[in-house]
Amino acid sequence: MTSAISISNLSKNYGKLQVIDNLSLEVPLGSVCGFLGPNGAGKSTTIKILVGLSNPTSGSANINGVPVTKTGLHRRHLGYVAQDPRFYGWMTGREVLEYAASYHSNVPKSRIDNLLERVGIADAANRRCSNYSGGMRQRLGIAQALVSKPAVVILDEPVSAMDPVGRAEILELMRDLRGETTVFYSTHILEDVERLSDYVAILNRGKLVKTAPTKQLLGSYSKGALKVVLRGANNVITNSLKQIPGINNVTIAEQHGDVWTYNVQASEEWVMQIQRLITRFAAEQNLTLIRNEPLEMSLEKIFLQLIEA
Ligand SMILES: Nc1ncnc2c1ncn2[C@@H]1O[C@H](COP(=O)(O)OP(=O)(O)OP(=O)(O)O)[C@@H](O)[C@H]1O
Repeated sequence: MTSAISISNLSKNYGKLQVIDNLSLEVPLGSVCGFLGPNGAGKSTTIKILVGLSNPTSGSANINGVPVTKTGLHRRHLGYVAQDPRFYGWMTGREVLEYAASYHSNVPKSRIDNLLERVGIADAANRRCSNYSGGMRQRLGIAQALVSKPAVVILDEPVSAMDPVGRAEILELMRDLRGETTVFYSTHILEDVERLSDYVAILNRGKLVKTAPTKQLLGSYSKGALKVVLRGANNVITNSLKQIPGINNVTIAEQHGDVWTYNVQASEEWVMQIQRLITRFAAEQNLTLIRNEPLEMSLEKIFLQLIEA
């Protein structure tokens, strides 16, 4: 088995409205997978089906090889954090975790201490969680999801209630979980996905528009753009660079003394040849070629292209 989450031809209708449309998706074991899509794309609906809070109209899904069913057997393999997690307000954070642990065998007390520390709420562990802020509830939710050391953790917009510091801490925690569990999370913050996720899955109007390893997706959209950094450059060199056959456009991205960074645009099919010509050009002009590589597009730009297509 190589998939932690396997979704097959999943559809969901609310009356006449089809919100998930024949979705199939494999989330590789051990990966951190960002689940993206504009508002209303169907991310939360998919997540609710995966955790057993909603039934699909048709199709199926497996978590860690166990079919998602009403009986909820798959939940043994699953930790889940809702978009705005809520707890019994009269319980302290520690009691919430102890209560969650009581549903599983052999959760040592040290694990609860460790989780409280790990999500950054150890200081508030003995306070009633009715007094917790949205960000603190989110952290407690993550700790609760991890109590049973699940094979898969699903988080619905885990950093939406966080301030920038808290967001960075939670991202660090999610990064830390790599190798320990599979993380599948929905978000609108594409910059985080770009930094954190090995995989992305993009949903639009209930349909999967793209799933790929993040690096592969970013690499595949360079579309003939190159980043070239030359030491010893000047305006004359810039003009000569523009004359290289096959180069359509050259813009100066940065300039520090005689180290100039260029964005070079060529036809996609000529990129490798252009890279070779630039290497030769630098040698002929006695320049130091510091960089000569495809310019990756940001995930945000790729996302917008895919969604608007
Ligand atoms: N219980 C429901 N009854 C009817 N329609 C619903 C219900 N729940 C969700 N929807 C609709 O399903 C669609 C998908 O909603 P969903 O919450 O899954 O999107 P999302 O991608 O999570 O959006 P967001 O990023 O805004 O959280 C929306 O059109 C929403 O209005």
